Amino acid sequence: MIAASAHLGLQRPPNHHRSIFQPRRRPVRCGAERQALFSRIAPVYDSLNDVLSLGQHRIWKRMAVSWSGARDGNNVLDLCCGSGDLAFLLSEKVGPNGKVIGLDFSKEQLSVASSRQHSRSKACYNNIEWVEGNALELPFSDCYFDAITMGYGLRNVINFHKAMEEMYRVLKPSSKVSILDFNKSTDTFSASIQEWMIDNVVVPVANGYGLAEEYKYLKSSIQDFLTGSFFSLTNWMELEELALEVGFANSKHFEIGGGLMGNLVATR
Ligand SMILES: C/C(=C\Cc1cc(O)c2ccccc2c1O)CCC[C@H](C)CCC[C@H](C)CCCC(C)C
Ligand SMILES: C[S@@+](CC[C@H](N)C(=O)[O-])C[C@H]1O[C@@H](n2cnc3c(N)ncnc32)[C@H](O)[C@@H]1O
Repeated sequence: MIAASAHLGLQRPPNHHRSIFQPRRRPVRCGAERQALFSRIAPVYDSLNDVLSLGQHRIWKRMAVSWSGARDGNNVLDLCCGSGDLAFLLSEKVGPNGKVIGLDFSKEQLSVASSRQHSRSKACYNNIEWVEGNALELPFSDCYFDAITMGYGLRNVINFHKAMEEMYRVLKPSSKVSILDFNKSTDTFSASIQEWMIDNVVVPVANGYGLAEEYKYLKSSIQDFLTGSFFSLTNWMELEELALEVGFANSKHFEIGGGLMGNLVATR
């Protein structure tokens, strides 16, 4: 593991930057608190994802990797890699002639990723390198990667705009970023199903591991996130628009998993 010290023509109110990029309806955990949260859940994170999603998260992650356009021999980045699910899928896509970097700011998550890498026998996994670093200050030069994935990461960073800018900076022209996350639905029915699941399934299950507070954070983080593409009065900047704002040539948000999840694909 390597440690890194590392326009749209829409009318907006004058102070739009604060309200758009990080709505502040409730106290938001700072970066260090989030880092500690992800380190606490690291030992059970993978098993809980399998149980809570009934294995569906594996399908969503495959879709995200496929949308990234990563190909044989590519040099790719998995941001907020956690225990490495997307990095392992990317590794198979780019093969032994390619290179995968998995970056995360939680040592504990990276340590799970690294032990999973060593316990798997596939030779292609030798092409993965784990980097401890901050998604808001990437330790890579401009135009370095052929593709970027980010699974359940963007919603958890403290500055969505800065994270998108960094992804844009390190991507090569014509390359893609694929960002999988919970879908913040504009449909009140879908949003209430999602909230019901978190309150009545996710949190009670996590409570069995002493992690209720950590998983309650899911609900507030989705409320503070951006919708996919629908423009509403409460969210001036949505995901598709955010990507265009930082310079991506095009962006498209797809709802998946019955609308519970979303995937933003943006091309530089
Ligand atoms: C993939 C899942 C969770 C990832 C995850 C992301 C975060 O940001 C966290 C932050 C803090 C703590 C934990 C996490 C975290 O685990 C699991 C998602 C489970 C869904 C909430 C429930 C899915 C229910 C259904 C069984 C899926 C059915 C799909 C069907 C196609 C409609
Ligand atoms: C919900 S997990 C997702 C892990 C993995 N990508 C997956 O799909 O299973 C979110 C991850 O983002 C990482 N993270 C959050 N903010 C970060 C930041 N600013 N820089 C680097 N990693 C960050 C956390 O440490 C955590 O491992």
